Amino acid sequence: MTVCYAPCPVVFDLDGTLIDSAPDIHAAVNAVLRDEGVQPLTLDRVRGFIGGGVEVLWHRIIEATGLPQTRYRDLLAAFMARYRRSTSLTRFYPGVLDALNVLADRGHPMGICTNKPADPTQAVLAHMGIAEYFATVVAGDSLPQHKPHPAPLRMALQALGAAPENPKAIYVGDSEVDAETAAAVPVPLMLFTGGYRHTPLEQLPHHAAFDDFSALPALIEQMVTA
Ligand SMILES: O=C(O)COP(=O)(O)O
Ligand SMILES: [Mg+2]
Repeated sequence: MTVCYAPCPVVFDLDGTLIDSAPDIHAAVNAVLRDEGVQPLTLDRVRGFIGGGVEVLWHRIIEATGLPQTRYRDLLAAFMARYRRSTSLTRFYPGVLDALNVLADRGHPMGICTNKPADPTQAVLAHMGIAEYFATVVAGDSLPQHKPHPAPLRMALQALGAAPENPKAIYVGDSEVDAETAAAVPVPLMLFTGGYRHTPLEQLPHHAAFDDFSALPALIEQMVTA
């Protein structure tokens, strides 16, 4: 029996959603801190700072370490110099590759909307071998605004043909920033619960939640056919 699937644009967040990149970000942060003669931060601490992009990350690190505000630009530049090479500790969450293959086979156009800057985003997508799955990639520095501003996600959805003729579309993300962004667009959010979220699930607006990527294709088909 052949099943026909209505194509539905699906945009994914990256860090904490498709990939667990916190160990690489943590290592790059601590390499910069080491050069400053500052004690390393734990993985849990750095993971908790991810989600708002590199500027937010470094404002939080400066606050946590007591480094002077005046060092912000230099610290960010030192981090960025390492960030694009920070891919060796990054892993897929279980089932991600299978889910991407199922969705691609069903003809759903896919994209990325991340707060990670474009350079390390392209580097990690290539390293993980998944760049070809995504027809559009909107990164943290692709536009003047970044998430939770709705503009980057609107741009990604539009590039996949989501608006206005095809109102059905989905954003898949892991964090408070993703929930706020999806609500602002607005577009239904499928929330991956295994990422870098701090807030209890019931306090974050979402269309559906899942803890294993093997569940995602069926959730998407349910939404598309509803
Ligand atoms: O780099 C970050 O802070 C977050 O990246 P994300 O938007 O892919 O979660
Ligand atoms: Mg994320």
